[in-house]
Amino acid sequence: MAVYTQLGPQQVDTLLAHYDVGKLVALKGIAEGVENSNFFVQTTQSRFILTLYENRVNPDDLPFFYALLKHLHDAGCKVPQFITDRDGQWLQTIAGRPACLIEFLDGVSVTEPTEAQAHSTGAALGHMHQALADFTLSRPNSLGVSAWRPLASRCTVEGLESIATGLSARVFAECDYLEAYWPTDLPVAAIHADLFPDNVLMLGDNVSGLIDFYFACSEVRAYDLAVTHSAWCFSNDGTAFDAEVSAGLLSGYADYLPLDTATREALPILLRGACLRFLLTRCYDWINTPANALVTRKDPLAFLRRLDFYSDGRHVENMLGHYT
Ligand SMILES: Nc1ncnc2c1ncn2[C@@H]1O[C@H](COP(=O)(O)OP(=O)(O)O)[C@@H](O)[C@H]1O
Ligand SMILES: N[C@@H](CCOP(=O)(O)O)C(=O)O
Repeated sequence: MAVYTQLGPQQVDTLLAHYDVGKLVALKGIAEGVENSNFFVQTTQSRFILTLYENRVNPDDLPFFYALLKHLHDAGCKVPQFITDRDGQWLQTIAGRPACLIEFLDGVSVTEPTEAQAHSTGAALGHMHQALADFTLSRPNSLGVSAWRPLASRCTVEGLESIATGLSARVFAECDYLEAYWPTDLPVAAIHADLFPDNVLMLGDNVSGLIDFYFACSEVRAYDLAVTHSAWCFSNDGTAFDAEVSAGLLSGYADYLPLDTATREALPILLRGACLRFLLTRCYDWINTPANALVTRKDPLAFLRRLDFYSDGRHVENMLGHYT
């Protein structure tokens, strides 16, 4: 569930009075998501998402997210717009929280993507990366390679071992490896950094929206492809790799940005990095979220299994064979 702050219609009416968007007709908390409180808002004119930023989003980062989405929208990417009120303000306060009214995009997120849907997602990612080539704002990645060892330490050896025997040694060995080989010569740009299937809206085989940019940051651009690949190309538990979905995703991306030699050479490391990032954040949440909390904890081992897969160089070679 992701409604941490409750809102009544009166509060939303008062907020909407600042906008030219009509009167409130329906208000509903949205169960999906983990970071913020999200509400579906229907007015006499249109539909919106009302997001209240909870503790995991730093309000100081909101201007970066606003500018990023505006830049992408202006470049023709399918991303939601922050709505401005009559005074040109897009950031409000409601129930003591920073809040934004956001364009509602049609579509549903898929749980078992097809090759065609993966192709459309790869293309949307490539289009986004192309559009961000001239985006000048930056935001450090607080979950980048230098953050993984401290995060592993915060999980503690006992915590990691409580999830799986031997996990602690594996995680620290992976930190050693990735710190030594992380690429430093690839283009760095603004990236989404969390393009899981639940953050892509689809209508049929086509992407209708990319949402949830709250991990967006400046990073090695191809790392975004690695994150998306790791999220899309396996069964949810990470036991089964889907070669067709992988081929679809990579070819959609390559329609916009070529998988050049430097990118292909770095991908095995970037893919392992993506797995370690989600393995660690899930471990941290697993250890620190009470089992009876309202938020559902995600399985860390689903990303250890993906890490095992990518650590076998032959798998990545096969995946990229077509592009060499
Ligand atoms: N602009 C949007 N248009 C349509 N639905 C949206 C939009 N933004 C969010 N949602 C819905 O709200 C859910 C949670 O949003 P998300 O940004 O992923 O939350 P969180 O940041 O808490 O993870 C999404 O899964 C989607 O169903
Ligand atoms: N995608 C991450 C968790 C972040 O959740 P989101 O709802 O903000 O996308 C994971 O699967 O570990």
